[in-house]
Amino acid sequence: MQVILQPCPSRSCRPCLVHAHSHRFPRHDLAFFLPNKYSFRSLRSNNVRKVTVVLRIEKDSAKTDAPSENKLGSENGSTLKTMNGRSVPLDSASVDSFPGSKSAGAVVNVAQNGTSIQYVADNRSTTSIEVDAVTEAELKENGFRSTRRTKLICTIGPASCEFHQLEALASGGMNVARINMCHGTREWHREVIRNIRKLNEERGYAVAIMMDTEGSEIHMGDLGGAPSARAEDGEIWTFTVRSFEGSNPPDRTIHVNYEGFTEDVRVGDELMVDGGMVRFEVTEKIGPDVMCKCIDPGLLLPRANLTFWRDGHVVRERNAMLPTISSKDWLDIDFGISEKVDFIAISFVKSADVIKHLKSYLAARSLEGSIQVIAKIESSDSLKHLEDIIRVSDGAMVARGDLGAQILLEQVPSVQQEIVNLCRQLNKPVIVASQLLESMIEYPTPTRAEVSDVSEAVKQQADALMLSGESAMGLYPEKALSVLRTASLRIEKWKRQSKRFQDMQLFQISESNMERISEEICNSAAQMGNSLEVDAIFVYTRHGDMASFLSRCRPVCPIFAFTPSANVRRLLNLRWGLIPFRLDFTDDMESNLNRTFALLKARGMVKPGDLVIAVSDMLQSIQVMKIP
Ligand SMILES: Nc1ncnc2c1ncn2[C@@H]1O[C@H](COP(=O)(O)OP(=O)(O)O)[C@@H](O)[C@H]1O
Ligand SMILES: C=C(OP(=O)(O)O)C(=O)O
Ligand SMILES: [K+]
Ligand SMILES: [Mg+2]
Repeated sequence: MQVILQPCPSRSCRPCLVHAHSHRFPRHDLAFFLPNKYSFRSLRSNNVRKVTVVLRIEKDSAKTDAPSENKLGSENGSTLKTMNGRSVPLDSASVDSFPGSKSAGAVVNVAQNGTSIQYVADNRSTTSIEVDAVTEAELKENGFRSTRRTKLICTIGPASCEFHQLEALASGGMNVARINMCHGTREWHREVIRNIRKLNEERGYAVAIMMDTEGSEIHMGDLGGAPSARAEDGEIWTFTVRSFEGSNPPDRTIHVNYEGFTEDVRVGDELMVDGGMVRFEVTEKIGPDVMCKCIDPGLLLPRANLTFWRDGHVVRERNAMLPTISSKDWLDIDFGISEKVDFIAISFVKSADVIKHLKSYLAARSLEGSIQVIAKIESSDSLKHLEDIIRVSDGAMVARGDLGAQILLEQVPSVQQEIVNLCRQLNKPVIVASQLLESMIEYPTPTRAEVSDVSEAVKQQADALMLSGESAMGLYPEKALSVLRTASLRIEKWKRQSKRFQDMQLFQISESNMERISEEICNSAAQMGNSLEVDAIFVYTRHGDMASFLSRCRPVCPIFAFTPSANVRRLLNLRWGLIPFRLDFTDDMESNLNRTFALLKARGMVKPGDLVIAVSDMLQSIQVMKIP
């Protein structure tokens, strides 16, 4: 691999920052030049093995278009000019693999005598601290007050599945990647999961993986492989339960996956595709075929969802009897377990029982806690049992796409707010999903209304926002993510500056005494943090419980969550305001704190004088301290 170093073209970077380019990094990789050590540290490539460093030596401007290139080793006496004017002689060629390559904070030392380049890898088990490269860069550049609190999820599809596309999303702030088992083969999903794991291992990210089940609501077939089909006003289409077994269905014929469809539907019913993107009226039933007249023309997409409405209500008779987790879903869940996904999102949850069932299935495999179950609130049934469902789940998703097809559209915003508030009360992470930036599937800029919708979810302090088609199959996945990121940052900052953090009265949720102590410590720590205006709250957490209590309080400052578990670190990535670090710590808080301060100071992530509050689930205390 080749890395080209050049002074950072961005004025916002510190003088010691250089940008490294290479064919393996399609975009910029930040490298920190450490002038006193004549070394650089790549922020992204924690797992670089063989490196040939190519220097672009520039006179004094960072903007030279065609800088000269010197290959290390081939030309003795090359120098790297840092932006603060120092010249460093270099003439070594390559770097061998180094032990502990998984460690973050690998340092490439470029010896001043020009004879060697060597990696100095941090000792992972005892002295290293792992945080993702984007967060680290953000902390260094902007200080921790301005780190993003709202987490971002991208659905991965054909527009985002390649390694370099996933990497671009990770560096653009993707905290969780979602794979939707409605689409694609298991092999396809396996490849995506492996690419994300590779990204995490090689580049130091902690992108969590969420697998979303298909569920067994009614949907259309796959249009015989066509990407879409257009239905025009007045056209008669046939919806049928006949199977076409690999052959293409005739023109204007759509397969429906639900056996009971022809029996349940009645002449005069309204058939809604994708929550109303296209609408038909049922005109006639002939055996397995239902003839329908198009009354709202539009584009039909493969496997689009179908709902049918009668007298202003969605009809749920037999489809309510379909199992929430179908036999295909169970196979997908087994696949998710074997691929060690972090979250399983269950579509069309109707009651708490199905979540309990899945959780006991996971528990029997000793996976409870390490795979978290997210209940998707997207059916009118789920609203009737909302609190019960959320109580037994590890989190919830406001899945507005299907929800908007099952309840009146104008009810969706208030239902969203209620679910977000309820999840916060019950200390469960909540995701706002679907159509946040729908127009960006086709256009490079969002509509004003979409930005307002995103901002509203951020104001509600949802834990996470999710992209669907925008990142899965749209033309501008990275731009859409960047809109989410910048809009979140802007609204969060505005809310802090205008002190609009309305204090929701949180009721006590802990059941055991021990838990109650933790909850109270976190409530008090968050409150103290706000009134003392501390720079950050540090939490040392083995299972993430203390960290989630803190996140629930939505404090003004960010929360640094230190955990020895890589799995917990990924899970915490879904929670509002948490910056998860992987760190091995002991029961001795004094030494944990000193070590953390030293490690963070060395990496420029905190500075002496920063005021922090520290809590842990070992000491059950609150400490307020200035970083020495
Ligand atoms: N794994 C995949 N393979 C192919 N296409 C996908 C995949 N995931 C998502 N898509 C495309 O992106 C669109 C939006 O994704 P999503 O919202 O997750 O699905 P849906 O539209 O079925 O609810 C899908 O309709 C589909 O066209
Ligand atoms: C997120 C949703 O589910 P899916 O994309 O799987 O239909 C939704 O319906 O909003
Ligand atoms: K799904
Ligand atoms: Mg849905």
